[in-house]
Amino acid sequence: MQGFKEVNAPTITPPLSQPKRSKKRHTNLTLDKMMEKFLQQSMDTDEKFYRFEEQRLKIEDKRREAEHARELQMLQMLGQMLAGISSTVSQRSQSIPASPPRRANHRSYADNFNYNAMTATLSPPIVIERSFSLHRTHTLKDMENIFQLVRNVIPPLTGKKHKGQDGRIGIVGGCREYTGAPYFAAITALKVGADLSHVFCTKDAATVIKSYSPELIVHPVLDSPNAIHEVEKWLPRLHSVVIGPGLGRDEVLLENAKGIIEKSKVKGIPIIIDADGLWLISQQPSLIQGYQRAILTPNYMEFSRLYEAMLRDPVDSSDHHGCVLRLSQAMGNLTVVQKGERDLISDGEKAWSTVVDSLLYKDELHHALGSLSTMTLLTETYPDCEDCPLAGKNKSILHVLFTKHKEKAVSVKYFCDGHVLVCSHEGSSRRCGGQGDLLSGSLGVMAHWAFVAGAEKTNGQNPFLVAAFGACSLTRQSNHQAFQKFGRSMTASDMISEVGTAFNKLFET
Ligand SMILES: NC(=O)C1=CN([C@@H]2O[C@H](COP(=O)(O)OP(=O)(O)OC[C@H]3O[C@@H](n4cnc5c(N)ncnc54)[C@H](O)[C@@H]3O)[C@@H](O)[C@H]2O)[C@@H](O)CC1
Ligand SMILES: Nc1ncnc2c1ncn2[C@@H]1O[C@H](COP(=O)(O)OP(=O)(O)OP(=O)(O)O)[C@@H](O)[C@H]1O
Repeated sequence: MQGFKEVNAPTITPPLSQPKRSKKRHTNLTLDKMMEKFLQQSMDTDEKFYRFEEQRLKIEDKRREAEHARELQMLQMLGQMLAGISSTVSQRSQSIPASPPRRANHRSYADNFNYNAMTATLSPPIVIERSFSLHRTHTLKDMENIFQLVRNVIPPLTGKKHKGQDGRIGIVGGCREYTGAPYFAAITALKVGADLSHVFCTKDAATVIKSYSPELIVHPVLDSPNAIHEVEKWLPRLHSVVIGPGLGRDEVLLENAKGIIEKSKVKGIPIIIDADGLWLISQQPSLIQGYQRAILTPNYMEFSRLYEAMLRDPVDSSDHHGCVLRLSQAMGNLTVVQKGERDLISDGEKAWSTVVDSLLYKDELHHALGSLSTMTLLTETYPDCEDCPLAGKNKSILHVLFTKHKEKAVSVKYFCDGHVLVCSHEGSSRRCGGQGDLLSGSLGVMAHWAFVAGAEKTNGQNPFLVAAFGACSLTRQSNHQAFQKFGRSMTASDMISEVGTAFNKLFET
């Protein structure tokens, strides 16, 4: 697991165990010793945690490999069975007229088997439909379709616009400790194409952030007594707000962030919540629950915290898709982007399959599919997902629906409890801090673009899903390009330099 590399890295001998001491510090030996002891203990605890994490990850990797091998084996079995059926059926039904040609928009595991010979000879038809989410990863064509939706929402560059029209984004975060995170998010928003990028941070952080970049508008208000009001004044001029990069966990700052979220909700502004903003949400989920103009972008730790807070259960590491879906549903169908080796994106919506894959006889199909333990067979007709008695009850997102057509025929529909978009665009194995800030900054802009573009441009898809896919792929492409140049020494700043070319490569061609 690439994402854990920094956790697993061998512990560098900590300089803290042999601190350089000044003469003055010698005068206070007891305090010094206590400090050393305390630091040593805290390092030991850290080390234990990382060792435990490492073991846990190894076990998880092994389990995944075994699961994958089991699935492959089952599919091979299914293939063999269907090949057997195919030859029997062809012999039996030579006199039956050919069925009409089938659509084959999507590749599925079924494509590995030679259905064509048999489908040409069968009637009446048994139709297998399968869900988009059946894929472990999307096909190139599926990915291209989503990319096209992202392209659709990008506003054209014309000479007719005035400054600000293509996006005025606010970043709420930045304190004494963390000045990089809000900078990364805000500058990325500009590089993606926003016209103006505001940072609302503490007084301490403001001068530092300003010195990184004259392009950013920096408001040193987040720790002022009337912080909420100071930010509220700006809200009517903002198209979206990103809450959390470098916010920290100081109670006063979190309380102010809470007030800003509440004011933004009243104004209907799209809100992206990341980093310590997610910490706040895991303490008070009702703050954002049900506000469907919000997008949450948790990393592994943030996701676990939120999931446990909402579902009172640990994350089920054998069902990542299901977990993302359940968290989104529990939050009231907010868009959730779970960042990781593959970014999983969901708004908790239920989805049906639409693609016809093949035609088979009922009995043989029952027999063949019965060997796949992850599938559930229904023999009744259920017109839609809401009516299906299994929806929501089964932990697996995959079900199979049989619908009787005629005496010997059934249609078979695969469907899932919900729709999970997967962004597995190539990135790199480098996991330097700040990558998530690039994602939240670019999402701030894209959420605004997709939101104002309208349903026609997103083909009826939730605009925030389209925006999230766009921002994830852009972040990963920037990561990929920077890694090509700098390898292990790549940092978030190197990724920012790549945002422009990455954007062109993905969306302007
Ligand atoms: N230059 C900067 O100013 C930066 C500031 N940052 C800010 O730092 C603050 C704290 O963020 P953190 O992400 O450290 O806080 P968290 O408390 O969420 O993360 C805790 C720890 O979890 C570990 N972790 C992350 N992914 C993991 C995984 N997949 N498996 C196991 N462990 C994992 C991390 O190493 C981290 O030390 C936020 O405000 C954030 O915005 C970061 O954005 C990084 C850059
Ligand atoms: N293992 C991985 N392989 C490939 N890409 C990854 C991996 N983990 C994360 N990413 C990519 O990096 C981006 C940022 O995710 P990450 O988990 O680093 O966020 P984060 O921890 O919140 O970042 P930050 O350091 O800014 O707080 C994600 O959009 C994802 O595309």
